[in-house]
Amino acid sequence: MDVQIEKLTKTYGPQTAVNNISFDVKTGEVLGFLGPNGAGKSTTMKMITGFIGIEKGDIRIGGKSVTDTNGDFKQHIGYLPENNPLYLDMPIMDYLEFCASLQGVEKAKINSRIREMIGVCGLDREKHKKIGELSKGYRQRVGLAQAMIHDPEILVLDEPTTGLDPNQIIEIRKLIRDLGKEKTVILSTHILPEVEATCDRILIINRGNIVADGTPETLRKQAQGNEVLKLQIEDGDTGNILESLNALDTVATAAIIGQEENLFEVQSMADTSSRRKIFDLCVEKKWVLTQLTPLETKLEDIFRNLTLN
Ligand SMILES: Nc1ncnc2c1ncn2[C@@H]1O[C@H](COP(=O)(O)OP(=O)(O)OP(=O)(O)O)[C@@H](O)[C@H]1O
Repeated sequence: MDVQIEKLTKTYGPQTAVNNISFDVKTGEVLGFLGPNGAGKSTTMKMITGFIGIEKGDIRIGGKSVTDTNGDFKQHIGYLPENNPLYLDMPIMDYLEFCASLQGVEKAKINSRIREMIGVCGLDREKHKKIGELSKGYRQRVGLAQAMIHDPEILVLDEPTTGLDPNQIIEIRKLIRDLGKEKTVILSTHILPEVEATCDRILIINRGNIVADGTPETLRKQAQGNEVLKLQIEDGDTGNILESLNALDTVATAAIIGQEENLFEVQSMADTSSRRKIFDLCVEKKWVLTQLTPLETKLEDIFRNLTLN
């Protein structure tokens, strides 16, 4: 089920938390929502899930404006809110049963759904405890279980892996990827490797504005511009190698970055690649090319450049 966000705005007093943003998320897509603290991620997620009202703009769920649906759209959405508010006095099983009936799961299916979620979220060992007796990571697992209990078509997860141990992080990321094949998933996170591990697409938001939208690969390409290669060439004189590299017609600059190990960094001219020419040069000169690595701009650098203002 597709989600379309159209010119969405939310202000708190004099502050614009979300500023006229538009984007679509399609079925079978996992969208990672990134941004520094206070950027507007949770506010946007709260509007998508109907947790807070829309001030300006519109949200379409499966093509229908949420303002036309009397709140019916909420049955299609599973939501893990930030801070994961839970009823601490309730036993896990009762809480999940309560969530399932609130979400309209058929009575006959409630027990099997609960069992499934207990398994998927790794809650088996703790399932007879009250929520208030659980550690932080287990409370997060209960939050995830309640978000998925009604098998919604759209999942909105605000920092889903917060507080989880490394084993569970890997399992939950895999689960999100699997769910994302058939469902529409929007997740926010501050963990950049998480985005690469789980998301098809990244949206970076800063001060309420979208500052980047694309796959990790496209964002890298946009930020990177020209090809940059790290080389190690053995069996040749460092000065000679540098001169020959600089003489290649695709090379903009070549520099020595490790004199003793014969390490070089080569930047190519715009829209060209020097890889093949470097390889041919080494063959011609009988030099041994022991390393040729494209240097990618890190997602961290892209994020910092776009959000440091
Ligand atoms: N109920 C509220 N009343 C007043 N201001 C609010 C309210 N909720 C959010 N804000 C403000 O709106 C801005 C966006 O907040 P939001 O929680 O959406 O950010 P976020 O991107 O989720 O941040 P974080 O990564 O820290 O969770 C912040 O400046 C915040 O202080």
